[in-house]
Parts: sequence; structure tokens; C-alpha cells
Amino acid sequence: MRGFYIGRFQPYHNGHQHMVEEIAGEVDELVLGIGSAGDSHTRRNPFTAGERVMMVTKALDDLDVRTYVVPIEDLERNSVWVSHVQSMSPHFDVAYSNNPLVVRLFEEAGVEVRSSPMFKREVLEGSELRGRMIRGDGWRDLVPDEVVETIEEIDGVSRIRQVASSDANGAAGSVDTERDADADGETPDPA
Ligand SMILES: Nc1ncnc2c1ncn2[C@@H]1O[C@H](COP(=O)(O)OP(=O)(O)OP(=O)(O)O)[C@@H](O)[C@H]1O
Ligand SMILES: NC(=O)c1ccc[n+]([C@@H]2O[C@H](COP(=O)(O)O)[C@@H](O)[C@H]2O)c1
Repeated sequence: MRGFYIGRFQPYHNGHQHMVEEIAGEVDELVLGIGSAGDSHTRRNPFTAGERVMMVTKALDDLDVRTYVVPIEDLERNSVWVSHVQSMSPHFDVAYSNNPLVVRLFEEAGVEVRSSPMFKREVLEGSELRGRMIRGDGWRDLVPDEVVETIEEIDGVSRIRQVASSDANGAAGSVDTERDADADGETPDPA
């Protein structure tokens, strides 16, 4: 049986790794989708698809399950997104996600979906990690060692600080208003 798990992985952290280890116990092969693959160099999506491929490929090297890493760009239309995913991925039998929209879209398309409880979500959340990198607070213990290596190789902390501070919405310096601060085209939350 082949499973599919998609995330933005900005960055790939120990919550994702925990979920992958659980999935690995249920499937023979795993497709890891790198979501929002066209996005990079924003506060919410600082890393390129290639950099995220590197993070997850290295972090999954010791995993006992064959893994295929597939970058998947976003589409304007949610209604055809599952077909888009299927067109980019090896065939899969079950999708894993804790994202309510993703769960709904797969279920409506007739794909079996499995969810799992969030693992240490108070710290293992992408936005929390990005905030820690910007502020200079501890983040290295919250991601696999291979992700630390990749982020250091690409000078990722310096990048995320720069894109956060040069943000077009004038939210420079703010570390708590990521959605507002991001210049990636998302509609900001109302103040
Ligand atoms: N701590 C966690 N435990 C279990 N699943 C998680 C955890 N964090 C994220 N996930 C799940 O992994 C998938 C990919 O998540 P994603 O890449 O958006 O990470 P995130 O930590 O939620 O990041 P962000 O804050 O950037 O949105 C989603 O299904 C998400 O619900
Ligand atoms: N219409 C679309 O392009 C569409 C719909 C649902 C999810 N997605 C993507 O799937 C990924 C889901 O990952 P998260 O669970 O990490 O949010 C994200 O990259 C998200 O942008 C895209």
C-alpha cells in the first residue's frame, strides 16, 4: 500500500517527522508532497521547493520505507486540486493530513484519508519555528539534525530575517503577525 502526505514543510520539523514515522508503520511506500512548491522567499514560505526536497530527503534517509518526494504547486481552484495532485504523484491508496481543507478535498474526491493527533503542537508548528528563527530563539532542537544542516548550508536564518523585515506590508520587526507580514499574496487577516 502506498500513502501520500503533503505539507509546506517551511521548515520540515519534528511534528512532521513524528507523523511520517507513524505513517511508515502503516504503508509500504510513501509519497511526500512538497506543497506550495512555487512559493519561496516570503516570511510564510521562506524556502524553495528544492531546499525543502533536500531537508526531507536527508531527514528520511534512515526511514525503512521507500519514499518519493514530489513538489506540487498550488492552483487557483480547490475543486480540481486533488486531480492535480494525482497527476503529479505516483498512484497512492491513502492520503494523510491534519489540514481540514486537504481532508475535505480528498474525501470529496473519494480518496481515503487518515488523520492523527497533533504532536507537541505548542512548539512544533511552522509559524512558531519561523518566529523563533527571526527572534534568535532556540529552534534547532525542534527539527531533525539534517534540517539544521540544510538551513545552515543555505544561510536560511539570514534569509528569513531579511524577507520578514523587508516585507511590503510595513509589518517589519513584528514577529507575531506572520500572515499580515507575508507578501505571498494571501489575504491578510482583518486587524
Ligand atoms: N506538530 C504536529 N503534529 C502532527 N501533525 C502536524 C504537526 N504540525 C503540522 N502537522 C501536519 O503536517 C501537515 C503539514 O503541515 P505544515 O507543513 O503546514 O506545517 P505547520 O507546522 O502546520 O506549518 P505552518 O505553521 O507553516 O502552517 C499538516 O497536515 C499539518 O496539520
Ligand atoms: N488549491 C490549492 O492549490 C490547494 C488546495 C489545498 C491544499 N493545497 C496545498 O497543500 C498543502 C497543504 O499543506 P498544509 O497541510 O501544510 O497546509 C499546502 O501547500 C497548500 O497550499 C493547495
